[in-house]
Amino acid sequence: MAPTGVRTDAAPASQASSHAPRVDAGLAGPDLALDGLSAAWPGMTPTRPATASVPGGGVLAIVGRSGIGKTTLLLTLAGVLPPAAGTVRIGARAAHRDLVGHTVGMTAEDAHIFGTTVLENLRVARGDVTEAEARDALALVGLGAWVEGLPEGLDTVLGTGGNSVSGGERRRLLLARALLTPQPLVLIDEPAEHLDAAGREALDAVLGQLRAEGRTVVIVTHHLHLTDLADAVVTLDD
Ligand SMILES: Nc1ncnc2c1ncn2[C@@H]1O[C@H](COP(=O)(O)OP(=O)(O)OP(=O)(O)O)[C@@H](O)[C@H]1O
Repeated sequence: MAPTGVRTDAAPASQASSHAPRVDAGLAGPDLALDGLSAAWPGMTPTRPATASVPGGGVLAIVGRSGIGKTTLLLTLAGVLPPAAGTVRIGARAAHRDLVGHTVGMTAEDAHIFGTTVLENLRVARGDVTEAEARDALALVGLGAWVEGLPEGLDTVLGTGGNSVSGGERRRLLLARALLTPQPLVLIDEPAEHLDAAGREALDAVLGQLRAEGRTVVIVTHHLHLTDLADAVVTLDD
């Protein structure tokens, strides 16, 4: 791919959500700092160095055109890929794959909706998600009426008969899953894909909830208008 440039800007914090957030101080997120961070798969031209930071509880957005290296940078923040150059610090620690699972939770762009029940699909995030928590999360992402309309509610098996899931419903389910992850640093790849205007409100509500819980959030998107949801922005360009 072509060499990439990076620009970082401050952006206003998101507007308060219309939903009443449930505050959970136990999920307080770490400070996140990128210092000259560049990312690459083997054989890929590294992204240009990015320097940006958000304090614990902040939202960092990574934006840029398709194929520029946003997901690659996200995987480097997660510690799944080592930096091509520079550093990323999560609180006092360098990013490392060992942090995934207890500090870092990631919802991938192509995360799968399984051919099992709605509830089990949400328990991918955390095995002990209760029915009440599942209903709250589904309501927040705008799927409250949808799940109530399914033949067996939370126990409906998805992907069978008339219970197939549209692109927008899939994205909202993934947002609900992101909300239910137990980690204080939440990475979400392309959270707005397939979302209509109401879906964008759902995304605002999810980020509002994660903020209220004090979690640190990173979103990756090629929808440049989503930068207004962030406290800091890394813009990858050519
Ligand atoms: N597993 C992989 N191994 C090697 N190269 C990869 C791998 N995954 C992606 N790439 C390459 O890395 C480059 C950047 O891909 P990446 O997915 O990070 O871009 P992106 O900006 O997130 O794109 P999009 O917005 O389309 O999701 C691309 O050239 C892609 O082909």
